[in-house]
Amino acid sequence: MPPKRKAPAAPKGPAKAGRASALSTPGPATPRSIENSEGVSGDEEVEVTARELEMEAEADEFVASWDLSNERFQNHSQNRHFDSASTHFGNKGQRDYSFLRLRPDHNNRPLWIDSRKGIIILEKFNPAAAMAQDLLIAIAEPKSRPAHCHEYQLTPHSLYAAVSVGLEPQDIIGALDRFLKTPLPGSIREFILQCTKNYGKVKLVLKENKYYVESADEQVLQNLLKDPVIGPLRVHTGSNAITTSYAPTMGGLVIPGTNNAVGVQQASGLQPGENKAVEGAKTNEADVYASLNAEDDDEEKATIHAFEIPDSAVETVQHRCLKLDLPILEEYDFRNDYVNANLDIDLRPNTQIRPYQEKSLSKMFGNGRAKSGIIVLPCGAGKTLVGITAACTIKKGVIVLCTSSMSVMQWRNEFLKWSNVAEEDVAVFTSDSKHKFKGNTGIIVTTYSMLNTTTKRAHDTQKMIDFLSGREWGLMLLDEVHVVPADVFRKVISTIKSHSKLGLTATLLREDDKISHLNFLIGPKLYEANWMELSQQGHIAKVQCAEVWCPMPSEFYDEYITGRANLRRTLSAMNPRKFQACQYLINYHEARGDKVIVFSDELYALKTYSQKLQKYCIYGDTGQSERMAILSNFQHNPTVNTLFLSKIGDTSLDLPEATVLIQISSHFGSRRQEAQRLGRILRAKRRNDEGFNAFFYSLVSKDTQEMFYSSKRQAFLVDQGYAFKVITQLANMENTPDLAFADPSERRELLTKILSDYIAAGGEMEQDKENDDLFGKERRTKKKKGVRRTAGTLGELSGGQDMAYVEQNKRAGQGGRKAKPEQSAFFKKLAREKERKKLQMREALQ
Ligand SMILES: Nc1ncnc2c1ncn2[C@@H]1O[C@H](COP(=O)(O)OP(=O)(O)OP(=O)(O)O)[C@@H](O)[C@H]1O
Repeated sequence: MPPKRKAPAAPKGPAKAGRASALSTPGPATPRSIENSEGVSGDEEVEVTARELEMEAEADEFVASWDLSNERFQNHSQNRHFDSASTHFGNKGQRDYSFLRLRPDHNNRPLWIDSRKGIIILEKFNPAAAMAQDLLIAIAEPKSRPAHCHEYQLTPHSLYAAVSVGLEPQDIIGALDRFLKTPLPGSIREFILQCTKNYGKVKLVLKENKYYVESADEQVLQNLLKDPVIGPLRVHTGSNAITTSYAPTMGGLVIPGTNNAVGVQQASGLQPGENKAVEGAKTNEADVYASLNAEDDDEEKATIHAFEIPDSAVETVQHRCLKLDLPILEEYDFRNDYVNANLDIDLRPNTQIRPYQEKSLSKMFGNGRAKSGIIVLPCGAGKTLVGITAACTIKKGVIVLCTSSMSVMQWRNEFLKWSNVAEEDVAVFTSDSKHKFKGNTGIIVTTYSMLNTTTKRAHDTQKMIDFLSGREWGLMLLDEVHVVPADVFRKVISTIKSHSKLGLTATLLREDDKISHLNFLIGPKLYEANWMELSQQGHIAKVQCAEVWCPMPSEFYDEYITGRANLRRTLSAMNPRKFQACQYLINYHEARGDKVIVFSDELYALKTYSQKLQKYCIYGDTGQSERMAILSNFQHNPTVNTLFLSKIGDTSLDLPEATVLIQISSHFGSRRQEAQRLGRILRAKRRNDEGFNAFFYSLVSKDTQEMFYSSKRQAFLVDQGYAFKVITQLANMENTPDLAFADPSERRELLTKILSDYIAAGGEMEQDKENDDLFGKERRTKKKKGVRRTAGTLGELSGGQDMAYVEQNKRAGQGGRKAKPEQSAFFKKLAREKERKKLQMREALQ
């Protein structure tokens, strides 16, 4: 039975006072994830299997990383009491949480905690939920945020991020304890203290172009100075004192586009008149609010101790501090940087940034300095403006790194649109354009690949890179930060010297294990917005998601069962019932006045569908001017309402007219691709129209691998609170006029054509060579036949292969073409074998 996704049912109300027995706590009182992650069978488990395996692994890691586990389990077993129900929860009662005592006023408190895994469940319907949510976003990783219950996890990284935005361990413990329905378990308290003990203790600050290692704790610095590596690196400035060599500038900073000094509202999330929770919890919440916001004041009063280190020693000190378990946080005191030229840039007077954009920036500038880190906002929520506002706050040289030449142009245009920066101060560095800005400082927008070329560079490219690496930048903006491999970052970061780094992304997820690298290479996650909240507030569109099951006619299914993987993919996409569903949905939505984008990774299907339905289509080989013309028609011509797109439109495509998305073929189980494709309709212009909904249909051939991948792909969006409805039958589809492949003979004809095209293509249907750079330089216009071999990983199969990897593979392929090695006897034999099989198939068909 294929997985079926839906949002959890509405809670039946909080548990009664007393023991938190799993039996006595219906709905949210029995956290779904806790039960499931431990193997409770049934429908629920089937629904979230992939997610749960992931959580299980994380939980194991969490427990494994914990050296207090023995004590924890001892406490647990001492306090545990078994009753007749305990045995129902298996594993010697380890799933029985009844040993946690509920507080008498637990109804007023919105949080449950799993003392063994650090998983926190938030009751979204609780009056105090908004306050608790702000705390959780600051201290824990959001795992799943459907409508009624949210799931977070405490991890060392999330606690690191909490400390980096100024929270003290005792603030975290105190606030968490106040929101919990049960007293804070000792194990969690220990874990928080353990993880936060050293984070944020040491900072690296650049002031008046000198690097200082800074700490509020004198003893920590004294210990560092005794270290055989760091000690000798200290720059002696006459006296040996390490007490305040300067007064840090705090507070009073106003982020452009807002009326507030940063930090004033940063952790509150409170809107005027918003319900401040139930009576009983009021005082406590006020304290929490105060403690979350008190960071600026506290820091202002603290005495800062610092010693200077030379520029050349920065990396050594960073590395050594990490080894000493004292990760060093990077902060840029830009208001006291008198060495680097100021950039004349401000937001245009009519620009008003949105509350969540302000909130994310207040995390970055919370203490009047720029902290490096990552901001996560949904697709279409305005990450570009967040980056631009950060640049307008720092007002120093900015370097922006994007994933494609299209994004480069978009970033430049957005800088000019939202800010008053002079046109000549924003330069672009791509393979086509290598301009510098005119003045002392400015903005350079470029791509990761421009800075990461390993082959010999052209003279002007090398000159430009020398220019970029020869100066200090105030801010490095890293767009789509999740797609870039760690080694590319290392290369970029070591080439370009920048005082602060801001990573921007919508989907901080990778199917490989590299996501944690970003924390150390860029900085902690500073803020992550909630997709559902933004859509309820009208900042992004509300979307109805549906998975449409399309049965395969038996003759297609016979071929599917016996066919090889490539043929199966093509047959799944070319399933005539899927074609009919697509035709029906296009007709239906065009008649409603919608504009429809149809996505297909399978190029053969893309071309066949668009030709048969007589719609425009854009893929890698479509010429630049043709692309622009088609897109312009789609936007402005009322007769062009549907556009077929290959994966090149996954990102970088800003078409606010599009309101419906149909996906006929996709990249295996890539959660990122699913979210990015959804992002194309989240920015729908009509999103604030009364009762407006955008539609996202994923057409899936029934009983094929597409069904497995489909549920995997949806996992991220389901965690953001999207519900995928399964449609097994489209009402009245048979009545569609001119429904394609309605006749069995037409379907047989289609199958014969697919099979013969497949054989003619040597068992390898043509793939779109270009990735998601819709407007990039025209590349590979020649049709390339044959198999392209690249190193494969498990991550690729599960969607982990990203654009940056593909670019690398492409280069590897190009390198191979230059010096084509002579074919060995083995490959000659393989080719002969292949030829023989082809002939056999042809004969079988005749
Ligand atoms: N504060 C704001 N006021 C008005 N419009 C805004 C604001 N912030 C963003 N927008 C608009 O929202 C749209 C989406 O912004 P943007 O392209 O930066 O999104 P994004 O988060 O980068 O999306 P993606 O991840 O899909 O690239 C743009 O048209 C932008 O002009």
